[in-house]
Amino acid sequence: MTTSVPLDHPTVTEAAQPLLSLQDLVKHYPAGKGKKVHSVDGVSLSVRQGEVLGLVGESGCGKSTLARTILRAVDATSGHIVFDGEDITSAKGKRLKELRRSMQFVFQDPYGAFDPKMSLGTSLEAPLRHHGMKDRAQRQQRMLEMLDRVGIEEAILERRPAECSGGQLQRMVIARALLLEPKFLICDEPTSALDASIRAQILNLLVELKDQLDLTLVLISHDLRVVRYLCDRVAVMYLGKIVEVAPRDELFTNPRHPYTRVLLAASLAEQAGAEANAMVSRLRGEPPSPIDVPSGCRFHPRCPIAQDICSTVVPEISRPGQDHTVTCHFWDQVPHPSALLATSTRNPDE
Ligand SMILES: Nc1ncnc2c1ncn2[C@@H]1O[C@H](COP(=O)(O)OP(=O)(O)OP(=O)(O)O)[C@@H](O)[C@H]1O
Repeated sequence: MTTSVPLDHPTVTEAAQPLLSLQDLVKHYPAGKGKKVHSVDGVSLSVRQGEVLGLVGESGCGKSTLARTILRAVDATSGHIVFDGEDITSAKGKRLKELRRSMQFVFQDPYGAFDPKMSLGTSLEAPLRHHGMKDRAQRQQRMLEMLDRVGIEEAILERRPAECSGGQLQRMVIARALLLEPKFLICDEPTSALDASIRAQILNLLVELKDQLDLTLVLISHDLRVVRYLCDRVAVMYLGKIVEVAPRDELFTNPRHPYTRVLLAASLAEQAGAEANAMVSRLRGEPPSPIDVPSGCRFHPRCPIAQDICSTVVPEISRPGQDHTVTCHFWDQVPHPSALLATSTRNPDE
């Protein structure tokens, strides 16, 4: 049975306490001529203490902007960010600096993460200096502890980024993020720039560190296999909005939003070397511009099951299952991802 609830994707009622709560968070950028880019457009979502929350969606749907807004790298246009019980939306000065210890970012591109002219030791030491660790021996000790945790030899501190592999650099990025003992980490495509052979090592390292250090993680990824492997819950984003949130297994076995289903079907097709049918192929077109967002449900121009109401009425939140929320008028009528695959299998040599 569908139960409409007043707020977007309220997950706070479930088991663990939220470490982070977003309430109707908006980030718009000016786009000239009085228009704006609706990069993040009313996101309400919680991240629970100790969980790994996956954030998925096509390129340009607002995942990185959401991350940057949460971490206060950019100011929110409106809405609220509540971290560890405190509204940090407008935190400034000393308080903001303190917050930056607790919330860290692991970047997508380890090759661009460090100053190419500096030794990695100097780069790694910088945040400790910046946050007032005056004693050199203490800084050295903290750096060595972190290198040990990420499985890197001390000698790397003398090297410059160009002398290291992508995997080593990504371990250093993780070490730097953890130096200040954060509670919360956002990892934005942490393995997409790496060779396939070392991706699993980095992902396993993140899981180990999360358990050892009692971290809470948001993992942004295009790769649904990575999300399935690592995450406790998954939030699906489309054109600035969260359209579905569910526990990992529920999302992968019983997705309800047509967008989630088509994303999963496309991923299944890729893995199986199978042809996707017309519905999936339709999604392969570009998403609409976040400047001129479609009326009603934003997904309706690309949705395989859209009806008239979808272009005029914004869908409310429905709860198809415990801890599972979705914004779709017809969430109970969407074909399952496996039904979206054609039966023929592509010749891999084609
Ligand atoms: N500083 C900015 N000024 C104007 N528009 C921006 C700015 N940053 C992001 N955008 C726009 O906001 C939208 C969302 O971008 P964002 O990078 O958050 O998406 P994404 O889902 O992280 O994409 P990707 O997976 O490719 O990193 C895009 O249309 C992007 O062009």
